[in-house]
Amino acid sequence: MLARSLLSSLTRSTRSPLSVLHRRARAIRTTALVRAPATAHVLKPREFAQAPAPVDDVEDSQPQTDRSHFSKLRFADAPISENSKSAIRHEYLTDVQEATLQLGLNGVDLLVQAKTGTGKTTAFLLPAIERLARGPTPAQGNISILVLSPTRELAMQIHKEALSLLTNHPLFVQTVIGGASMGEQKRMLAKRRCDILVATPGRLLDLLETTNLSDQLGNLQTLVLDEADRLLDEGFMRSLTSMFKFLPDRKEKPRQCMLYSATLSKDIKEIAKLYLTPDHQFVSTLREDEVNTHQHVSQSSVIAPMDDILKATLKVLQDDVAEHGNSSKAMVFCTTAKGTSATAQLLKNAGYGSLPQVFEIHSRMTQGQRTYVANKFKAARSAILVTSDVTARGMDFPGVTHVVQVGLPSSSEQYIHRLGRTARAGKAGKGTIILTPAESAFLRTREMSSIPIQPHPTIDLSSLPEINLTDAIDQNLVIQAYNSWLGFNVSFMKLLRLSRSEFVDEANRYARGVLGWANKEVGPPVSRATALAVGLQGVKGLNTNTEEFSQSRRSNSEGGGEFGMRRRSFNHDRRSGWGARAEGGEDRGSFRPRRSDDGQGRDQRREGSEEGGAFRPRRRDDGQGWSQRREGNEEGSAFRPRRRDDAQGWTGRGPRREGNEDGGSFRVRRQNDGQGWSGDRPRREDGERSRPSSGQHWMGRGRRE
Ligand SMILES: Nc1ncnc2c1ncn2[C@@H]1O[C@H](COP(=O)(O)OP(=O)(O)OP(=O)(O)O)[C@@H](O)[C@H]1O
Repeated sequence: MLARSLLSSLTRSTRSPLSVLHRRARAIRTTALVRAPATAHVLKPREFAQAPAPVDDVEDSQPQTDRSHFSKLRFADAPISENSKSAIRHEYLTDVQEATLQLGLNGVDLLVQAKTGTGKTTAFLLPAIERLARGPTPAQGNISILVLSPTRELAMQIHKEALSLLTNHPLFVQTVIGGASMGEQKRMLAKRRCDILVATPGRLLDLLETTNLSDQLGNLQTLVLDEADRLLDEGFMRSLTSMFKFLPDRKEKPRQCMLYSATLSKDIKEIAKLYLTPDHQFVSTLREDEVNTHQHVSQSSVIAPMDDILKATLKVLQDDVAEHGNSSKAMVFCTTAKGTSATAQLLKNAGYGSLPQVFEIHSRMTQGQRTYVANKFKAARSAILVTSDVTARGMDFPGVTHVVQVGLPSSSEQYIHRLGRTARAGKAGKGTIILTPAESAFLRTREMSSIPIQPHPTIDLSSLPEINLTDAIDQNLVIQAYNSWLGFNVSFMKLLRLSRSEFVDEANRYARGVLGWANKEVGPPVSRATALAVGLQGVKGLNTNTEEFSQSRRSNSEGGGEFGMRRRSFNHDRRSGWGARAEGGEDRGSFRPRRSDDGQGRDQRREGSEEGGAFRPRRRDDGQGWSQRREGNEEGSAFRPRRRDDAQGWTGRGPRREGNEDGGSFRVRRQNDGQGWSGDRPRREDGERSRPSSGQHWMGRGRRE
């Protein structure tokens, strides 16, 4: 509290931004960093010779250290068929598997919350398969189980798990996801048996609209929403709503609906009720007072000045290698696709010889590249995956020893899901979040304050050579990553307690200190449209040199090579979709600020953003906390959460409805605490209220596909 009020008083002060930042840095407990003497040698960029290659097909060799999420029930004793038993390679059910098995077998609707990595996939697949297997085998052409996943990689992983559970059943699974050939998917659905369909929402809707898939779903028995809170969030709401129109009416053809996630906020639970029968069961394996992260995962925070962020990241990764040797396997989460690509390039150079092989994955890569990298990392005994949020949820990479989060996660939920990539199925793991002093405000938000994150012990940077950033990274990528950083972080300006000029200073420190932008006079260029979109036009220190910016985009689109520098054409954009444009760049003139890169391309784009300016960032409207503040436009009334006004979907705009279909009684729960819709736009430097920067006013200009 003291730090908070100190920060707010500092922000209100009229001192120069620099002195405010320095004072603020002192007021916040930063991680002690021991630096190298001035004579440290300079690491020259060089051809990147790969560190030890990953070992393919390595089983997860980490021992289980925590059995608190396992039940005492053996699969051998569970009320399931021999066909299923003989396919399962685990001995005991996890607690969520035990808690939901009988209910699932009874066909009850379920809303389930259980911690990350506790076996939710088997928990929903097994009863669904068993129920199906107990009846007469459906005629070919009927899809009995539909599983929706927010991401393509997760859909493929669920497919694999289903395949394994079906080993001894005469049932088949198919998967339809964006980024893969729709023609091939149509052919396979028409030709081959498909009892379980795993799908991402956008592609499913495409197929429903263009084929007779809805007929195949006419006898749907079970519908599962994995990562339900993500699927029920506004980004997916539109395609989910449209998709439901293709499914048979539940009153005529009853079906079971199961919603699973590790994180279910109060609001999401309310929304979820609209998809569930009134007698549905809510199952949570979390005790009421329990923190939603694993107790056996040590979590720490490194608070370091921007200039040291990269070095601190490098050192944390090196320490993991020192601790785990050739079993060290880390994931480094960054916020935007371009930022991910830049960080990967920098770590490859700076970590040369001291880190295992560095992979990168984000939405700017083709699906083929993403799948290749995901498989490589899965199979690797020791490697580093620098990743955007495309892998934050659900992905089960065996043996991850350390999750490192660099910069702000988009929400406390996202922090939990990212951290959940380690310490799965009772294994050990570690999490470190690396933030600047300004960003450390995230840790003091209400949602985060209950999560046991300890200050990281002193980090000794003295063994690190100076990193010659400028030569280590393509300068066009720096420009793109800088623009993405602005787009993503602008929504956090208020939380960070930064004025607009302080924010631009911070962005320029990121450009120079983290990305190695060489020009000391001006920061990397942004276009005027971007500056306007993020509400930073005319702010001192922002380089709105349109020509310079366009040049960088041209060079970028001509570049090939690295995954992160994919050549972009209109067709590419169509395929890569929203996710590919989500980082705050200006592709096709439709800048979209403030989305972390969990974009799955078309899947998300069609639901959220470009259809007549309908995209509205998610926001809870009671103005209480981090997750509410992060998504909204903080500058006045530019958006309204879309409300749901029937059992099926969201329409129109307006305050979020609290209840369900019981007579349309809307309750506006917001508090006018200065976070929200009723004004309180940040003042411009000249004292005028700024224009809404992320509202429909420019949102609507995006191309509709
Ligand atoms: N009963 C079990 N015993 C041991 N391991 C299990 C069991 N059930 C599942 N697992 C393994 O646990 C790991 C995590 O499972 P899964 O991916 O289903 O977790 P999850 O709860 O869905 O995680 P997330 O919340 O991240 O999506 C997988 O490697 C899976 O094979």
